[in-house]
Amino acid sequence: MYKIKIKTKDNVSLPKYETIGSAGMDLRANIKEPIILKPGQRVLVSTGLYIQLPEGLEAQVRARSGLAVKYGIGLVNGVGTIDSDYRGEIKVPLINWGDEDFYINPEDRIAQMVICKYEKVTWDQVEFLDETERGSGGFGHTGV
Ligand SMILES: O=c1ccn([C@H]2C[C@H](O)[C@@H](COP(=O)(O)OP(=O)(O)OP(=O)(O)O)O2)c(=O)[nH]1
Repeated sequence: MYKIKIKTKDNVSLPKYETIGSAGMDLRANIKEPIILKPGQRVLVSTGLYIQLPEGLEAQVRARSGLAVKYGIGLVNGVGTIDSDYRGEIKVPLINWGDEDFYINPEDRIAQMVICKYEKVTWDQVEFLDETERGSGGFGHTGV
């Protein structure tokens, strides 16, 4: 298990269950006043969290399915990548795909973050790639 350094703004406390043996954690809005997100609007929300990942690990910021299904709230960038050399505050770019105003209140859980391993590779430029049965078929070429 990795031990990952995490720094918080003064007003942010980490619940214990989120810090021990965790695959990630919910991300909360570190805001003083509620934010109203109108349909179609987007906003970059602070979390008050800063992490130091060892090389080989990344953090992925993902939407919460409950907010997505109930209110149409998603991440503008699909999945956010927190690089291992990033030392800034983790922020969440939310978008309201729904058709009603959405209220973000201080400390609301707005997204979730998971820690993932990634591989380092070298790119080997070639003329041809190995053939496969699928070939270049994709994007639904096998039907519905
Ligand atoms: O949802 C996100 C996505 C990114 N970041 C931070 C951490 C990440 O390491 C940094 C840069 O993100 P990314 O590489 O996706 O941004 P970019 O648009 O490619 O900018 P850059 O040129 O800074 O890499 O921004 C967040 O806080 N939340």
